[in-house]
Amino acid sequence: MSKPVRIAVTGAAGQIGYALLFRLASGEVFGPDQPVHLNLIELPHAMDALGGVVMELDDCAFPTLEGVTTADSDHLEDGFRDADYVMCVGSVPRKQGMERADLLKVNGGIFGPTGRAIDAAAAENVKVIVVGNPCNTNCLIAMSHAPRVPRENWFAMTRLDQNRAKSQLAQKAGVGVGDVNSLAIWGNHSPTMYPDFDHARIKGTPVPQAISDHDWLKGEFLTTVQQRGAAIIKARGASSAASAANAALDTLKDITRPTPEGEVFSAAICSTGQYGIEEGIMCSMPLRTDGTTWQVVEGWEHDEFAQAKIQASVDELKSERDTVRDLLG
Ligand SMILES: NC(=O)C1=CN([C@@H]2O[C@H](COP(=O)(O)OP(=O)(O)OC[C@H]3O[C@@H](n4cnc5c(N)ncnc54)[C@H](O)[C@@H]3O)[C@@H](O)[C@H]2O)C=CC1
Ligand SMILES: O=C([O-])CC(=O)C(=O)O
Repeated sequence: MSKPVRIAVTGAAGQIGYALLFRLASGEVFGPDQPVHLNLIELPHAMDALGGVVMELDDCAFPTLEGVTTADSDHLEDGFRDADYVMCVGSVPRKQGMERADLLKVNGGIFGPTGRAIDAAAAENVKVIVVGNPCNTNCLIAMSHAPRVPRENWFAMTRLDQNRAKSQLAQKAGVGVGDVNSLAIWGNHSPTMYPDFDHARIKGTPVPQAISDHDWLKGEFLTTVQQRGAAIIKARGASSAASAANAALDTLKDITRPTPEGEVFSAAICSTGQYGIEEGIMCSMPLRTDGTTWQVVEGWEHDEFAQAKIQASVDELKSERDTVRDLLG
């Protein structure tokens, strides 16, 4: 057996954590021959609950789970020690009537200490996926406190939005979700995000040709995807957890496996000015990887409608960044 891959998860006893850890431990992401070690981090008062989750992990007897380490958030460096991957889930979810940006004041403060501890203790080539909202700007805060960790190693999760958009397009076109490819999310994980239907394909055909109802594409489709998180909170009384955990696992797979031909994946990455997007903000874009190094897919052209939507989301990211200036390292 090879050396275990070490994955740290914050907020491990929460809703998303409970839907995430068992699949991570099962070998789903790194395969049946790759042992994994989980470093689980929680607030001090949630450590008993986390103990229960660890008992359940034991009781699954996963052959791929080499071990579990726990740490409370007063000992973050112990939690992130030698982690190859960090999944930052720990933070407060919004309630009905709130926007994700309303969480900046509540959650933003978590991510400075998180970044510093990752910088101090994680493995040399650690990759970090931020899930806790507002995830783009939380990721920016953590990254700014971790100068040792290359900027290319930071991702904020927009894969759930990609999955939601694919599913809506598949249902509208009456095809399987696997027939929809190349669907990218641009911008912020917020109601301004832009699911790029122009460059998506259904069975190889550009979506605007495969779906003739362009009013739906520019209207109901966009708002359904942009407001899906709020719709789930309204219906469930709690924010999406199983689908969020699924998307977090998809993101780990996206960044560690070569992207299939004709496909892209979405995550917010630190802009270096691609598509004229301001350098230094965490902006979702279409990505491809060989499993080691990722690139932004270049050369997509946007009409005025798409350009305005993307710009609005970029402007929102800039304004979130300005709001948290005093939290940046
Ligand atoms: N990016 C995305 O697509 C999505 C993001 N989210 C976000 O994920 C976050 C977590 O959601 P849930 O698991 O449903 O919430 P939850 O409240 O069920 O669990 C969060 C857990 O984090 C822990 N926690 C809080 N502060 C912490 C800290 N400083 N260190 C370690 N642990 C800490 C809490 O004790 C709790 O157990 C929320 O911010 C939510 O808005 C949720 C769905 C999708
Ligand atoms: O909407 C929320 O607050 C949770 C979330 O990010 C999502 O479901 O996309």
